[in-house]
Amino acid sequence: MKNIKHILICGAGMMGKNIGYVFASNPDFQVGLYDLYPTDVEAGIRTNTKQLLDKGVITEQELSDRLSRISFTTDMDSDLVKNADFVIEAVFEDMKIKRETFAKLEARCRPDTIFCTNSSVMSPSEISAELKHRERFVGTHFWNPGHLIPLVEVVKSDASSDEVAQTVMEVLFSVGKEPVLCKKDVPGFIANRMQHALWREAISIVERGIADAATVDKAVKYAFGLRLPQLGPMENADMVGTDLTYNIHDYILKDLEDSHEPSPLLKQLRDEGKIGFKTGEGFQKWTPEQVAKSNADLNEYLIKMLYGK
Ligand SMILES: NC(=O)c1ccc[n+]([C@@H]2O[C@H](COP(=O)([O-])OP(=O)(O)OC[C@H]3O[C@@H](n4cnc5c(N)ncnc54)[C@H](O)[C@@H]3O)[C@@H](O)[C@H]2O)c1
Repeated sequence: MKNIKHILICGAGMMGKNIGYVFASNPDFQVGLYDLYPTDVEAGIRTNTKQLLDKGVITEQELSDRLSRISFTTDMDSDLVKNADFVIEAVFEDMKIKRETFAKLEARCRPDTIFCTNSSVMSPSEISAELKHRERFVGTHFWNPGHLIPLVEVVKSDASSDEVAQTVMEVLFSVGKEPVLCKKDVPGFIANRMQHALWREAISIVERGIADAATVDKAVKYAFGLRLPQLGPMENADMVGTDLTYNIHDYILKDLEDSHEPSPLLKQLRDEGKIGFKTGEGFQKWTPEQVAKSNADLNEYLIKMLYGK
């Protein structure tokens, strides 16, 4: 941790800019962003953090201070790359591009520079498979919006060292994140496995005609969704008792959705071009006003939950 000062974010898109903003919260860090294409990093960060500024979560001075610690380059041979102590890759979600990016980084960075990938779904073992120093590579899965959601899943590959994983956890903690260690490189890591187990059942409830989509969401929002930020499923199982949990599972699990394929309804919607907010219809119909409101309400809610503003 003490040797980490120069952070490099590779890929300055939506996630990269937000991750850069997060790292610049630590005054000990100098943050470089690298991208193939020129992009206005300051304008992007200012847009993404406007609500935080408007609500007084950060001041203009704090934002300017963070921005002053961030530099941008399109030059892979820049000192921002060569001097990096800690790299987070956030380029396109494409295995070939990610592997090529790390091969270029390995040719330019020190052998002990820590390498992290922000891939949402791709295996860190697979992304790092062709690197020489695989022990210094882990996944760091930030959640969108990256400047607000505290969780970062630190995912060990089949070759990551414990020491590197621990250092990455400490660095993330130092910039205000809540890192969790995923000890095995499995699809979906920790949180998406649970999230998509829930989505599979939710879609199945709609598909089986048990309830419509809006009702499914209401059942979540006004019941267990309310207590989830305070009470996770493992603590909840102990609270009600493992004996009761056993009895419930013994009765109900045989009826829950256990398909290993995406649902036919999901496929049908996709094939009909009903892909959700982007086309105005998915499981439900959406006007442009409803789409804008949903996006704005989410950030409002997160800021209230996290900062009380
Ligand atoms: N969008 C999300 O909700 C989300 C959440 C968590 C993780 N992620 C992951 O973060 C990564 C980035 O996602 P995003 O949503 O920011 O994408 P994005 O398209 O907004 O940004 C990707 C950036 O990478 C740049 N890029 C592409 N190829 C490059 C290369 N070879 N070298 C340097 N830069 C290159 C692009 O120019 C672009 O600016 C992906 O791996 C994605 O899975 C995304």
